[in-house]
Amino acid sequence: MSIKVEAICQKERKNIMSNRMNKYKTVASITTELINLESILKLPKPTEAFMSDIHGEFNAFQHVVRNGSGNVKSKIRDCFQGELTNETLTHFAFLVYYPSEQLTEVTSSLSSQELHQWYLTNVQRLIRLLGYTASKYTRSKLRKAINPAFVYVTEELLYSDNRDQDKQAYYWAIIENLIELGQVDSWIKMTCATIQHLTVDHIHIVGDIYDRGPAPDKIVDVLIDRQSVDFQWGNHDILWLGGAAGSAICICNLIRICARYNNLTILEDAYGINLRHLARFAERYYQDNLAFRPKSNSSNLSVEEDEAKEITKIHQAISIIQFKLEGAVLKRRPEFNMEKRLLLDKISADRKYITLLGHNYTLSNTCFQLVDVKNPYALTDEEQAIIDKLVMAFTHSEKLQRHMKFLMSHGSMYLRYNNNLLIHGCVPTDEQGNFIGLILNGHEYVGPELFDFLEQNLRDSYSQTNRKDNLSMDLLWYMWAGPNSPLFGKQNMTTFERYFIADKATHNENPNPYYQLRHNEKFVRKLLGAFGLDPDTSHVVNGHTPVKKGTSPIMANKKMVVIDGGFSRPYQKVTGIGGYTLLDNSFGMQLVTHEPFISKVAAIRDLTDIVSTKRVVETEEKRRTVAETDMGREIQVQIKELKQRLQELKK
Ligand SMILES: O=P(O)(O)OC[C@H]1O[C@](O)(COP(=O)(O)O)[C@@H](O)[C@@H]1O
Ligand SMILES: [Mn+2]
Repeated sequence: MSIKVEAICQKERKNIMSNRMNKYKTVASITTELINLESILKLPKPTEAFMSDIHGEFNAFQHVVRNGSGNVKSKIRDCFQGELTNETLTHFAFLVYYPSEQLTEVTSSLSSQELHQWYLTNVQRLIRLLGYTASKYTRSKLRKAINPAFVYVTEELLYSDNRDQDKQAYYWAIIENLIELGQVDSWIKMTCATIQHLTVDHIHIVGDIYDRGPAPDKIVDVLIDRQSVDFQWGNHDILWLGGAAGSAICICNLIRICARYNNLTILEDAYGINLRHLARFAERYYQDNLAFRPKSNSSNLSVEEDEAKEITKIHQAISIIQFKLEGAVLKRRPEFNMEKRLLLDKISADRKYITLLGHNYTLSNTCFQLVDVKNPYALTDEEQAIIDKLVMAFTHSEKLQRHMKFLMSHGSMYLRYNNNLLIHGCVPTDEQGNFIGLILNGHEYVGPELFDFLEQNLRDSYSQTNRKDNLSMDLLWYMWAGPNSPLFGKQNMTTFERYFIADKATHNENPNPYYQLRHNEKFVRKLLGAFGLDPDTSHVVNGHTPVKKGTSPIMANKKMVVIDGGFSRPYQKVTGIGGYTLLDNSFGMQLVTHEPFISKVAAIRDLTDIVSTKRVVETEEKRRTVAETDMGREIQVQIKELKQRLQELKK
């Protein structure tokens, strides 16, 4: 089995390690480093958080990230045992989550004397909490987590014991100076961010940041700021990566979804992609159509009637272009095995029926005025011009390119990390659990090799300058909607049927047998083994399929955890909750259930964490240390090398 693509974080770690190794050439320096590394191995394993299917729900996401999925409050409770009333504890926790908002509140509501006292109390508490959250890390790691402008002040406060009589005056003088020099607010904001970062050391996003919700761009901005992050791309993320790589089909699909969920502003305002031409064109050729009306989005802004009509027309225009472009790929790629998705040529000349597998279905909500009966997949000149402009805009949007570059550099099709296998969708199989995939040029890509192959093609199409309709580009769309795509995991994407055919039987997308098999421990063990992990100690973490109300997200004797709990609002009626975060820390694995997030204003007003329950997935018999992590294993290799070097020097 060849696993070609290792995640960026692992590569980065190795680079850092080997650069560091070159520094140790003397007995003294090697000895110091050996002591340092041996003691790092003994530290508790840092906390990882796993989230998936956030689908643009920035406010819910940032709330959970800021409160460390409830962990920040637990840390405060442990740090200040018995010292704070529940009310004070909650207020202090909200200062850590939302320092800017809390500072605005206190500066406007307290008298200057009260405010001074508030600063003295809270700076001191923050220092204690920072010290407590940092106790798991080396001093050097903590230093890197502190804003450079405040390293000196923070370290002086942290390491000078304010109970020591001699140091007391010094300690308080630093705080008084921070206040007097007008720096205390900045220091508080920085320290709260550091506490948040240290509480959850690493974030895994198991796919689907994009589509349906209003602010995926802001989620990416937060993650860029965190840096210690990885992504396993989801099918929706592929549309945006594909769009940035210049895939016209991906662009159509994502604009269609933005129109459907009333989110076109993401394109125009966040990414500076001008939709004027598309809007004017849609206005000329399309009318109102109930099936293409935008859904209300999560910010619950009701759309003005004129705007709703405009979006409805754009929605139809882009859908028709999408169906035409998809038809062209289906024809040139018989190896994708998707001929049954060729639908425009099955529409009757009077546009009233469609014939699918010998059945005639009535068409409703039709908008086929630009579909030529004789040549249904041909774009009109105007449609072609619009697509060309859109491709140009997507490939030249500075912010989109920056965001997608981050998703590329920190992302992969799957990830093996500290004994867990992270995959957004599935590993396609047949009914018997044999891996299936794509046959291209006589070679069948299945299992890990299918993932590696698709990833390589994504990277190729992303980096190539002459963007053509080549195989790599076509595979991007396959990753979104192909029957054996690990990211889609279903036989048919029935977008056309959902818009135009009332008979619900045609809407069935037929999930891959994997989704039944993943309940079975034997199958999951086989999967882990195939991806190079030890089935006895590892787990699979999946996203993509919302866990239905009354169904357990923990399957296969705890070997499989599905964490799509419905951050995406339209799916909360299916899941009955507001989302999950899986935490993996030195004590084991816990699944945190979140209540639906109403709004940031409501969360701050009602001081709610949106954490309802914590379910234990796995408890460790003895607290896990860095030695038992991937990083620990690399450190052990390094220790071995350093010891060898030391022996040679001593000879
Ligand atoms: O909920 P919508 O907007 O109708 O979209 C449904 C489509 O989304 C999909 O579920 C894919 O999106 P997910 O990855 O979020 O499941 C398709 O299978 C389906 O055709
Ligand atoms: Mn998905």
